[in-house]
Amino acid sequence: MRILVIIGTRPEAIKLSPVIHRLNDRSEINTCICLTGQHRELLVQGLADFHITPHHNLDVMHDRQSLNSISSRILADLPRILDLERPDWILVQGDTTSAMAAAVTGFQHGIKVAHVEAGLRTGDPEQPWPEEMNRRIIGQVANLHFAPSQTARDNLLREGIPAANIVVSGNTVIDALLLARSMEHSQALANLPPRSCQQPLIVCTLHRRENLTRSRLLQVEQALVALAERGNQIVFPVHPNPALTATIRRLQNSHPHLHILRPLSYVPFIQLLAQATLVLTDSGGIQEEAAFLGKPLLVMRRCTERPEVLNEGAMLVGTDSHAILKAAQTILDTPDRFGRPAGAFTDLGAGQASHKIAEYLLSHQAAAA
Ligand SMILES: CC(=O)N[C@@H]1[C@@H](OP(=O)(O)OP(=O)(O)OC[C@H]2O[C@@H](n3ccc(=O)[nH]c3=O)[C@H](O)[C@@H]2O)O[C@H](CO)[C@@H](O)[C@@H]1O
Repeated sequence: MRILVIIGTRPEAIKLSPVIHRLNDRSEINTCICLTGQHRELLVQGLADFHITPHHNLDVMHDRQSLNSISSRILADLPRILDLERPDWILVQGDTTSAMAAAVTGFQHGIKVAHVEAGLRTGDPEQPWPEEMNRRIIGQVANLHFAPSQTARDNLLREGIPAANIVVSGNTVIDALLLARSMEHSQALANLPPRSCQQPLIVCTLHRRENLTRSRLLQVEQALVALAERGNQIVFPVHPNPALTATIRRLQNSHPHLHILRPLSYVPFIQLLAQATLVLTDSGGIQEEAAFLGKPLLVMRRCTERPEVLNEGAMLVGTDSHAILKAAQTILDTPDRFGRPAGAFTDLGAGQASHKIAEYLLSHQAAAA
Protein backbone atom coordinates (compact mmCIF):
# COMPACT_ATOMS: atom_id res chain seq x y z
CA MET A 1 0.00 0.00 0.00
CA ARG A 2 1.37 3.43 -0.97
CA ILE A 3 0.60 6.43 1.23
CA LEU A 4 1.49 10.02 0.36
CA VAL A 5 1.65 12.18 3.50
CA ILE A 6 1.19 15.92 2.96
CA ILE A 7 2.77 18.38 5.40
CA GLY A 8 2.55 22.15 5.09
CA THR A 9 3.14 23.72 8.52
CA ARG A 10 4.82 23.18 11.89
CA PRO A 11 1.76 21.73 13.66
CA GLU A 12 1.19 19.26 10.82
CA ALA A 13 4.84 18.16 11.08
CA ILE A 14 4.45 17.66 14.84
CA LYS A 15 1.12 15.84 14.64
CA LEU A 16 2.03 13.67 11.63
CA SER A 17 5.57 12.68 12.68
CA PRO A 18 4.42 9.94 15.08
CA VAL A 19 2.04 8.66 12.38
CA ILE A 20 4.89 8.54 9.84
CA HIS A 21 7.01 6.55 12.32
CA ARG A 22 4.20 4.02 12.81
CA LEU A 23 3.61 3.74 9.04
CA ASN A 24 7.37 3.24 8.51
CA ASP A 25 7.29 0.39 11.06
CA ARG A 26 5.09 -1.62 8.68
CA SER A 27 6.86 -3.23 5.72
CA GLU A 28 3.52 -3.54 3.87
CA ILE A 29 3.29 0.26 3.70
CA ASN A 30 5.35 2.45 1.43
CA THR A 31 5.24 5.97 2.89
CA CYS A 32 6.22 9.02 0.91
CA ILE A 33 6.31 12.54 2.41
CA CYS A 34 5.54 15.65 0.41
CA LEU A 35 6.00 19.12 1.92
CA THR A 36 4.01 21.98 0.48
CA GLY A 37 6.30 24.56 2.09
CA GLN A 38 3.43 26.71 3.45
CA HIS A 39 5.77 27.28 6.43
CA ARG A 40 9.54 27.34 5.88
CA GLU A 41 11.78 27.58 8.98
CA LEU A 42 9.08 26.32 11.36
CA LEU A 43 8.44 23.31 9.19
CA VAL A 44 12.10 22.38 8.90
CA GLN A 45 12.38 22.72 12.70
CA GLY A 46 9.28 20.56 13.27
CA LEU A 47 10.55 17.75 11.02
CA ALA A 48 14.09 17.82 12.39
CA ASP A 49 12.72 17.36 15.92
CA PHE A 50 11.37 13.97 14.89
CA HIS A 51 14.13 13.00 12.42
CA ILE A 52 11.77 12.96 9.43
CA THR A 53 13.25 13.39 5.94
CA PRO A 54 10.78 14.47 3.24
CA HIS A 55 10.87 13.11 -0.32
CA HIS A 56 9.32 16.08 -2.15
CA ASN A 57 8.88 19.79 -1.51
CA LEU A 58 6.47 21.91 -3.55
CA ASP A 59 8.01 25.02 -1.95
CA VAL A 60 4.89 27.11 -2.54
CA MET A 61 5.63 29.93 -0.07
CA HIS A 62 6.76 33.35 -1.18
CA ASP A 63 6.88 36.55 0.82
CA ARG A 64 3.44 37.96 1.64
CA GLN A 65 1.77 35.17 -0.33
CA SER A 66 -2.04 34.99 -0.27
CA LEU A 67 -4.02 31.90 0.72
CA ASN A 68 -5.41 31.75 -2.83
CA SER A 69 -1.98 31.55 -4.32
CA ILE A 70 -0.90 28.82 -1.83
CA SER A 71 -4.00 26.83 -2.83
CA SER A 72 -3.58 27.37 -6.55
CA ARG A 73 0.10 26.38 -6.51
CA ILE A 74 -0.69 23.15 -4.64
CA LEU A 75 -3.58 22.35 -7.00
CA ALA A 76 -1.24 22.93 -9.96
CA ASP A 77 1.92 21.22 -8.65
CA LEU A 78 0.75 18.27 -6.55
CA PRO A 79 -0.54 16.25 -9.57
CA ARG A 80 3.08 15.90 -10.75
CA ILE A 81 3.91 14.12 -7.46
CA LEU A 82 0.77 11.99 -7.74
CA ASP A 83 1.84 10.84 -11.22
CA LEU A 84 5.28 9.99 -9.88
CA GLU A 85 4.27 8.23 -6.67
CA ARG A 86 0.86 6.77 -7.63
CA PRO A 87 -0.37 6.59 -3.99
CA ASP A 88 -3.38 4.56 -2.85
CA TRP A 89 -4.02 7.15 -0.14
CA ILE A 90 -3.28 10.80 0.48
CA LEU A 91 -3.00 11.50 4.21
CA VAL A 92 -3.71 15.05 5.38
CA GLN A 93 -3.98 16.47 8.89
CA GLY A 94 -5.99 19.24 10.47
CA ASP A 95 -7.17 22.43 8.86
CA THR A 96 -4.44 24.24 6.96
CA THR A 97 -4.82 25.59 3.45
CA SER A 98 -2.20 22.99 2.42
CA ALA A 99 -4.30 20.13 3.78
CA MET A 100 -7.45 21.49 2.12
CA ALA A 101 -5.82 21.96 -1.30
CA ALA A 102 -4.14 18.54 -1.14
CA ALA A 103 -7.40 16.82 -0.19
CA VAL A 104 -9.24 18.50 -3.08
CA THR A 105 -6.42 17.49 -5.46
CA GLY A 106 -6.70 13.88 -4.26
CA PHE A 107 -10.46 13.94 -4.78
CA GLN A 108 -10.09 15.34 -8.30
CA HIS A 109 -7.56 12.62 -9.18
CA GLY A 110 -9.65 9.77 -7.79
CA ILE A 111 -7.16 9.04 -4.99
CA LYS A 112 -8.57 8.19 -1.57
CA VAL A 113 -8.07 10.80 1.13
CA ALA A 114 -7.61 10.04 4.84
CA HIS A 115 -8.03 12.95 7.25
CA VAL A 116 -6.22 12.96 10.60
CA GLU A 117 -7.86 15.17 13.28
CA ALA A 118 -11.19 15.13 11.46
CA GLY A 119 -14.44 16.63 12.76
CA LEU A 120 -13.26 19.62 14.80
CA ARG A 121 -15.86 22.39 14.45
CA THR A 122 -16.65 25.74 16.06
CA GLY A 123 -19.76 26.12 13.88
CA ASP A 124 -18.65 29.63 12.84
CA PRO A 125 -17.01 29.88 9.38
CA GLU A 126 -15.14 33.03 10.48
CA GLN A 127 -13.61 31.47 13.60
CA PRO A 128 -11.00 30.43 13.15
CA TRP A 129 -10.46 31.81 9.66
CA PRO A 130 -9.80 30.12 7.28
CA GLU A 131 -9.30 26.89 9.27
CA GLU A 132 -12.97 26.17 10.06
CA MET A 133 -13.86 26.18 6.37
CA ASN A 134 -10.72 24.24 5.40
CA ARG A 135 -11.67 21.41 7.74
CA ARG A 136 -15.27 21.37 6.52
CA ILE A 137 -14.11 21.12 2.89
CA ILE A 138 -11.69 18.30 3.77
CA GLY A 139 -14.56 16.55 5.59
CA GLN A 140 -16.61 16.58 2.39
CA VAL A 141 -13.92 15.05 0.15
CA ALA A 142 -12.21 12.62 2.55
CA ASN A 143 -12.94 8.87 2.40
CA LEU A 144 -11.70 8.11 5.90
CA HIS A 145 -11.95 10.37 8.94
CA PHE A 146 -9.70 9.87 11.98
CA ALA A 147 -11.61 11.78 14.65
CA PRO A 148 -9.61 12.72 17.77
CA SER A 149 -12.62 12.45 20.10
CA GLN A 150 -16.22 11.36 20.42
CA THR A 151 -17.35 14.99 20.03
CA ALA A 152 -15.51 15.25 16.70
CA ARG A 153 -17.15 12.00 15.56
CA ASP A 154 -20.59 13.39 16.46
CA ASN A 155 -19.87 16.55 14.43
CA LEU A 156 -19.09 14.43 11.38
CA LEU A 157 -22.19 12.27 11.81
CA ARG A 158 -24.31 15.45 11.96
CA GLU A 159 -22.85 16.47 8.59
CA GLY A 160 -23.91 13.16 7.06
CA ILE A 161 -20.56 11.35 7.05
CA PRO A 162 -21.31 7.59 7.27
CA ALA A 163 -20.35 6.09 10.66
CA ALA A 164 -18.41 3.35 8.84
CA ASN A 165 -15.96 5.96 7.52
CA ILE A 166 -15.16 7.46 10.93
CA VAL A 167 -12.59 6.07 13.36
CA VAL A 168 -12.14 7.62 16.81
CA SER A 169 -8.35 7.45 17.08
CA GLY A 170 -7.44 10.05 19.71
CA ASN A 171 -5.25 13.00 18.79
CA THR A 172 -1.75 12.28 17.51
CA VAL A 173 -0.51 15.39 19.36
CA ILE A 174 -0.53 13.33 22.57
CA ASP A 175 1.73 10.77 20.87
CA ALA A 176 4.05 13.60 19.78
CA LEU A 177 4.09 15.11 23.26
CA LEU A 178 4.96 11.80 24.92
CA LEU A 179 7.69 11.23 22.34
CA ALA A 180 9.08 14.71 23.04
CA ARG A 181 9.14 14.08 26.79
CA SER A 182 11.05 10.84 26.20
CA MET A 183 13.62 12.76 24.08
CA GLU A 184 14.36 15.46 26.69
CA HIS A 185 17.55 13.79 27.88
CA SER A 186 19.11 13.89 24.39
CA GLN A 187 18.37 17.50 23.38
CA ALA A 188 19.38 21.06 24.23
CA LEU A 189 16.50 22.26 26.36
CA ALA A 190 14.69 25.55 26.82
CA ASN A 191 16.79 28.33 28.25
CA LEU A 192 14.36 29.24 31.01
CA PRO A 193 14.52 32.69 32.61
CA PRO A 194 16.16 32.67 36.03
CA ARG A 195 13.38 32.94 38.60
CA SER A 196 12.72 32.19 42.21
CA CYS A 197 10.36 29.29 42.86
CA GLN A 198 7.71 31.74 44.08
CA GLN A 199 7.54 33.48 40.72
CA PRO A 200 4.85 32.02 38.48
CA LEU A 201 5.84 31.16 34.90
CA ILE A 202 3.37 32.15 32.19
CA VAL A 203 3.88 30.70 28.70
CA CYS A 204 2.21 32.74 25.98
CA THR A 205 1.72 32.20 22.22
CA LEU A 206 -0.46 34.06 19.77
CA HIS A 207 -0.83 33.75 15.98
CA ARG A 208 -4.46 33.25 14.83
CA ARG A 209 -5.11 35.49 11.86
CA GLU A 210 -8.22 37.00 13.45
CA ASN A 211 -6.11 38.10 16.45
CA LEU A 212 -3.46 39.91 14.44
CA THR A 213 -5.25 43.26 14.27
CA ARG A 214 -3.56 46.30 15.79
CA SER A 215 -6.19 46.75 18.48
CA ARG A 216 -6.18 43.10 19.61
CA LEU A 217 -2.39 42.92 19.71
CA LEU A 218 -2.33 46.09 21.79
CA GLN A 219 -4.79 44.57 24.28
CA VAL A 220 -2.68 41.42 24.66
CA GLU A 221 0.48 43.49 25.05
CA GLN A 222 -1.13 45.53 27.83
CA ALA A 223 -2.15 42.36 29.66
CA LEU A 224 1.36 40.87 29.35
CA VAL A 225 3.07 44.01 30.64
CA ALA A 226 0.64 44.19 33.59
CA LEU A 227 1.26 40.50 34.41
CA ALA A 228 5.04 41.09 34.25
CA GLU A 229 4.68 44.12 36.56
CA ARG A 230 2.84 41.89 39.06
CA GLY A 231 5.97 39.70 39.38
CA ASN A 232 5.20 36.90 36.92
CA GLN A 233 7.84 35.65 34.48
CA ILE A 234 6.42 35.54 30.97
CA VAL A 235 7.95 33.54 28.12
CA PHE A 236 6.55 34.28 24.67
CA PRO A 237 8.05 32.37 21.69
CA VAL A 238 6.82 34.42 18.77
CA HIS A 239 5.45 32.83 15.59
CA PRO A 240 7.36 34.34 12.64
CA ASN A 241 4.28 35.79 10.91
CA PRO A 242 5.41 39.30 9.84
CA ALA A 243 2.07 40.76 10.97
CA LEU A 244 2.95 39.59 14.49
CA THR A 245 6.70 40.05 14.74
CA ALA A 246 6.59 43.70 13.65
CA THR A 247 4.31 44.55 16.59
CA ILE A 248 5.56 42.20 19.28
CA ARG A 249 9.20 43.20 18.75
CA ARG A 250 8.59 46.45 20.61
CA LEU A 251 7.75 44.42 23.73
CA GLN A 252 11.30 43.05 23.63
CA ASN A 253 12.86 45.27 26.28
CA SER A 254 9.70 46.62 27.88
CA HIS A 255 10.06 44.66 31.16
CA PRO A 256 12.78 42.37 32.56
CA HIS A 257 10.17 39.68 33.29
CA LEU A 258 8.91 39.62 29.71
CA HIS A 259 10.98 37.24 27.55
CA ILE A 260 10.25 37.48 23.84
CA LEU A 261 11.86 34.52 22.05
CA ARG A 262 12.17 33.07 18.60
CA PRO A 263 10.09 29.89 18.10
CA LEU A 264 11.48 26.97 20.10
CA SER A 265 12.03 23.46 18.78
CA TYR A 266 9.36 21.05 19.90
CA VAL A 267 11.21 19.20 22.66
CA PRO A 268 12.31 22.39 24.51
CA PHE A 269 8.88 23.92 23.96
CA ILE A 270 7.16 20.97 25.62
CA GLN A 271 9.66 21.12 28.45
CA LEU A 272 8.81 24.81 28.90
CA LEU A 273 5.07 24.06 28.85
CA ALA A 274 5.54 21.33 31.46
CA GLN A 275 7.01 23.94 33.83
CA ALA A 276 4.35 26.60 33.26
CA THR A 277 2.09 27.83 36.03
CA LEU A 278 -0.35 29.19 33.45
CA VAL A 279 -0.67 28.90 29.66
CA LEU A 280 -2.08 31.77 27.62
CA THR A 281 -2.63 30.91 23.94
CA ASP A 282 -4.79 30.98 20.83
CA SER A 283 -3.06 27.89 19.40
CA GLY A 284 -5.02 24.71 18.79
CA GLY A 285 -2.24 22.25 19.53
CA ILE A 286 -1.15 24.05 22.67
CA GLN A 287 -4.71 23.87 24.06
CA GLU A 288 -4.49 20.09 23.69
CA GLU A 289 -0.98 19.83 25.10
CA ALA A 290 -1.68 22.10 28.08
CA ALA A 291 -4.81 20.08 28.92
CA PHE A 292 -2.84 16.83 28.78
CA LEU A 293 -0.10 18.30 30.97
CA GLY A 294 -2.78 19.44 33.45
CA LYS A 295 -1.90 23.14 33.08
CA PRO A 296 -4.33 25.97 33.84
CA LEU A 297 -5.20 27.38 30.42
CA LEU A 298 -6.61 30.66 29.11
CA VAL A 299 -7.63 30.58 25.46
CA MET A 300 -7.38 33.95 23.70
CA ARG A 301 -10.32 33.21 21.42
CA ARG A 302 -14.07 33.63 21.60
CA CYS A 303 -14.80 30.00 20.77
CA THR A 304 -12.92 26.73 20.53
CA GLU A 305 -13.39 23.58 18.49
CA ARG A 306 -12.01 21.70 21.48
CA PRO A 307 -14.85 21.63 24.04
CA GLU A 308 -12.99 18.84 25.85
CA VAL A 309 -10.40 21.31 27.15
CA LEU A 310 -13.13 23.58 28.54
CA ASN A 311 -14.47 20.61 30.50
CA GLU A 312 -10.97 20.39 31.97
CA GLY A 313 -11.20 23.91 33.38
CA ALA A 314 -9.72 25.95 30.52
CA MET A 315 -11.39 29.34 29.98
CA LEU A 316 -12.13 31.35 26.84
CA VAL A 317 -10.98 34.93 27.48
CA GLY A 318 -10.69 36.50 24.01
CA THR A 319 -8.11 39.27 23.71
CA ASP A 320 -9.55 41.94 26.03
CA SER A 321 -6.77 42.93 28.42
CA HIS A 322 -9.10 43.25 31.45
CA ALA A 323 -10.63 39.81 30.81
CA ILE A 324 -7.15 38.24 30.46
CA LEU A 325 -5.86 39.92 33.62
CA LYS A 326 -8.91 39.05 35.70
CA ALA A 327 -8.90 35.37 34.70
CA ALA A 328 -5.11 35.09 35.00
CA GLN A 329 -5.13 36.60 38.48
CA THR A 330 -7.87 34.23 39.65
CA ILE A 331 -5.75 31.29 38.53
CA LEU A 332 -2.46 32.68 39.85
CA ASP A 333 -4.03 33.32 43.26
CA THR A 334 -5.05 29.66 43.61
CA PRO A 335 -3.16 27.61 41.00
CA ASP A 336 -3.85 24.32 42.80
CA ARG A 337 -7.59 24.78 42.23
CA PHE A 338 -7.06 24.87 38.47
CA GLY A 339 -4.18 22.47 37.75
CA ARG A 340 -4.62 18.71 37.25
CA PRO A 341 -2.13 15.84 37.37
CA ALA A 342 -0.29 15.41 34.06
CA GLY A 343 -1.83 12.65 31.95
CA ALA A 344 -5.18 12.64 33.79
CA PHE A 345 -6.95 14.17 30.77
CA THR A 346 -7.55 11.34 28.30
CA ASP A 347 -10.41 12.67 26.12
CA LEU A 348 -7.93 12.96 23.24
CA GLY A 349 -6.31 9.59 23.86
CA ALA A 350 -3.20 8.58 25.75
CA GLY A 351 -0.60 8.24 23.01
CA GLN A 352 -1.99 5.40 20.87
CA ALA A 353 -3.54 7.46 18.05
CA SER A 354 -0.75 6.95 15.48
CA HIS A 355 -0.69 3.21 16.05
CA LYS A 356 -4.48 3.03 15.62
CA ILE A 357 -4.29 5.05 12.39
CA ALA A 358 -1.57 2.86 10.83
CA GLU A 359 -3.34 -0.37 11.86
CA TYR A 360 -6.71 0.84 10.59
CA LEU A 361 -5.30 1.82 7.19
CA LEU A 362 -3.78 -1.65 6.86
CA SER A 363 -6.93 -3.50 7.91
CA HIS A 364 -9.05 -1.29 5.63
CA GLN A 365 -6.78 -2.17 2.69
CA ALA A 366 -6.92 -5.88 3.55
CA ALA A 367 -10.73 -5.79 3.74
CA ALA A 368 -10.94 -4.02 0.37
CA ALA A 369 -8.60 -6.54 -1.38
C1 LIG B 1 -7.61 26.44 14.33
C2 LIG B 1 -6.60 25.56 14.96
O1 LIG B 1 -6.56 25.48 16.15
N1 LIG B 1 -5.79 24.90 14.11
C3 LIG B 1 -4.69 24.09 14.58
C4 LIG B 1 -3.54 24.59 13.76
O2 LIG B 1 -2.39 24.68 14.51
P1 LIG B 1 -1.99 25.43 15.85
O3 LIG B 1 -2.85 26.56 16.20
O4 LIG B 1 -1.88 24.34 16.83
O5 LIG B 1 -0.53 25.98 15.36
P2 LIG B 1 0.73 26.44 16.15
O6 LIG B 1 0.35 27.12 17.41
O7 LIG B 1 1.59 27.15 15.16
O8 LIG B 1 1.52 25.12 16.48
C5 LIG B 1 1.30 24.45 17.66
C6 LIG B 1 2.36 23.41 17.82
O9 LIG B 1 3.66 24.01 17.79
C7 LIG B 1 4.38 23.69 18.98
N2 LIG B 1 5.28 24.82 19.28
C8 LIG B 1 4.78 26.04 19.61
C9 LIG B 1 5.62 27.12 19.87
C10 LIG B 1 7.03 26.92 19.76
O10 LIG B 1 7.85 27.86 19.97
N3 LIG B 1 7.49 25.70 19.42
C11 LIG B 1 6.65 24.63 19.16
O11 LIG B 1 7.12 23.55 18.87
C12 LIG B 1 3.32 23.44 20.03
O12 LIG B 1 3.79 22.59 21.03
C13 LIG B 1 2.20 22.78 19.21
O13 LIG B 1 2.35 21.40 19.05
O14 LIG B 1 -3.22 23.76 12.66
C14 LIG B 1 -3.06 22.39 12.94
C15 LIG B 1 -2.51 21.71 11.72
O15 LIG B 1 -3.45 21.34 10.79
C16 LIG B 1 -4.35 21.81 13.43
O16 LIG B 1 -4.09 20.53 13.93
C17 LIG B 1 -4.93 22.61 14.56
O17 LIG B 1 -6.29 22.30 14.67
